[in-house]
Amino acid sequence: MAWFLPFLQGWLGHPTLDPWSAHLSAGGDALSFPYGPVMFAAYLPGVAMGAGLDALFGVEGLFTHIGFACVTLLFDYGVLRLLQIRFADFEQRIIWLYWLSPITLYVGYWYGQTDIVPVFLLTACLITLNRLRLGRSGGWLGLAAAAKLSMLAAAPFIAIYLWKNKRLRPIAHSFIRYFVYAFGLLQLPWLFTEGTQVMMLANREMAKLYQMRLSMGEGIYLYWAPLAYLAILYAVWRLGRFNFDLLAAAIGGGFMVLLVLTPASVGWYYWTLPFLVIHQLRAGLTGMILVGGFSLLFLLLAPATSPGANLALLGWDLSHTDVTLRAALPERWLSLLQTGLTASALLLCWQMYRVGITGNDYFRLSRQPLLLGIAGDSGSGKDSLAHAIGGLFGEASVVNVSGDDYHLWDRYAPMWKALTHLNPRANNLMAFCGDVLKLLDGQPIRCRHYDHASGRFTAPQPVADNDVIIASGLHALYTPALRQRCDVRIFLDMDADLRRYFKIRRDVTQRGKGLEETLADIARREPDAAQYVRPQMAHAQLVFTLQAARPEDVRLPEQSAPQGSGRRKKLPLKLRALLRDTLYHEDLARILIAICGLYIDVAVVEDGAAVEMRVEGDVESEDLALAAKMLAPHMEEMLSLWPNWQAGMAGVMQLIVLLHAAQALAERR
Ligand SMILES: Nc1ncnc2c1ncn2[C@@H]1O[C@H](COP(=O)(O)OP(=O)(O)O)[C@@H](O)[C@H]1O
Ligand SMILES: O=C(COP(=O)(O)O)[C@H](O)[C@H](O)COP(=O)(O)O
Repeated sequence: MAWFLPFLQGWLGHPTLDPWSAHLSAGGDALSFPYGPVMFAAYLPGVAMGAGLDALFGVEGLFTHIGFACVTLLFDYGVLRLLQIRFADFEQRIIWLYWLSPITLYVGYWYGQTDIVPVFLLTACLITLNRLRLGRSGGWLGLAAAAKLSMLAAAPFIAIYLWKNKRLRPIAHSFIRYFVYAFGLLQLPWLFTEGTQVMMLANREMAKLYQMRLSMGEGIYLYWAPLAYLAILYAVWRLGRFNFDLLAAAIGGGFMVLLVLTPASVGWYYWTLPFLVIHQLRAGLTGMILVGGFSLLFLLLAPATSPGANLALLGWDLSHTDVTLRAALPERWLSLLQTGLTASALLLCWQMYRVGITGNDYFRLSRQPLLLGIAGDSGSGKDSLAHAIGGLFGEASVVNVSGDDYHLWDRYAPMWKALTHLNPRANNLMAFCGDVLKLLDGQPIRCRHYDHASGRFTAPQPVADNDVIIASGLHALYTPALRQRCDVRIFLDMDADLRRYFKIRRDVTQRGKGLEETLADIARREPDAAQYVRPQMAHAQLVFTLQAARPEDVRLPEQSAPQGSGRRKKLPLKLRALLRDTLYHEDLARILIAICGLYIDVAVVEDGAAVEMRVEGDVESEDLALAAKMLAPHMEEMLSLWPNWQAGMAGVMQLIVLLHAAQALAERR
């Protein structure tokens, strides 16, 4: 504070548009205020009011100091509230972890550092980013950088987050636009003035980044802090898609590395505070113990490495305690304290990596896409379910590989007289399996497409891997090599009458087939369905059996198959879901009843190895979206910005698949 007040008071005495250059011209110290216009604007009102009260009451500096401290307290409270809003379940705990943190108290009130202002602005940036307010978030980052340039250290991490997050990439422009507006308008006018160049860009704080170095000979050095920072950035880039928790862990880790590899000013420790709070909320007691040790070592070392407060009120000038303590303490103590502090910071970095990153579902997803396998007979709803799941995750994040594209021949080949499509020998299952596994391993493939409208194949097209891979088809769970890699294995065992109803309606209206031809097709394929398709049911974790709520709706007199013309009547459906290896079925049943208003009957089957859930009733898509938020809140960030929840039993199947995917990700190691 002793540095900053003269700068602000000097401006009050001689207002100017360029306080920094004016300060230097008046012979002021270049270290007085190495901050940007936003920091200046943040503290000026408090100091100005304090100066006015000093003059009014004829005291020297009393209210000015109080005014300065009140601004710190205001922004400090702001950080507290932002953290409490984001982590509403931990409001009380955050008071202890943040507001009563030794680092907060020492840096903000004893040492009088001003970093709380840019830290508040950066925290606001991250919270609004998490709430998908990208424009506001960009503006907050611009303000943070215009308060203290070093906040730009967070910008590359945010840029990677926006780029890697396919659901945010299309709207990232609003973040960039408002960042440029805020930083450009507030910092650029001063960025090239002599004052800014000397006081902000060339100040000794920046030089600290280069103090830890390794000589490469001939006056060339390897700088550890920039090297480690770039290494973390690269590691984050390699993460693939990552969510807010990973972003917070990455930025926190980046800041911690700068602390560890530089003789950091005490103000820099402030930057890590919000991230240390988030880490402690996630890591629990072990995180609190580590952060407690880190804070204690900081508290033991800081008074000997940084000047204390000048408590003019009490006539205590402790601004030289560091000199006194250095002289009193054996030199090795300070180095041992520094070593301990660095060691605790490295341990924290490791724990933040382990808890915040490797323990994160997103991290597991980024190492390997989510693979869903959907098998079932023709017309059982595979494409419909695949499309519905794609609507949840967002088409930009999903790649669908259809078994139909691996038929050996097109519709007009004579071979179909000898084999049906359901016979594995009529399909290139090795290529189907190989291509899916290539995508799973992050390799692109080239794949042709079977056009059911024309009955012909298109030319092969490149297909890239993605966050979610859906392998659907008559034989999706047929090959062990493929089904063993599936995170979720689904079999659609639609009720025969309903399937016949849907298949006739589809093939007649969309595939140009005749009624008789379709009926003959169904009959002809039955032996192969029994031999090659239905046995896959045993390998599925989820078996969905859709049935007509009113069987009479689908008992067609053959001559009156559903026609394509006119409105499709909406068939009331009910669902039987066989759930194997599930941990969520009790919560699911409870929510489907309480939130979705469905009739649920649950029975344990297969000698206790599975649960059969019967679902009846109507449910709106909004209720299913709410149910997903309640049952798998952490999956929300994996979904599209506007997940397309379907109503009815299709939406219930979406929900169950999502829950099983969440369970599968959590079980990944
Ligand atoms: N959950 C569902 N609710 C209503 N209609 C469905 C549902 N699933 C499938 N259908 C209908 O059944 C027909 C066949 O579905 P489709 O997804 O093409 O099956 P597959 O891909 O297994 O051959 C389609 O006309 C589709 O509209
Ligand atoms: O049965 C299937 C699988 O498709 P689905 O599971 O989607 O019914 C064959 O692909 C079609 O019958 C052949 O195509 P087409 O009949 O168009 O020639």
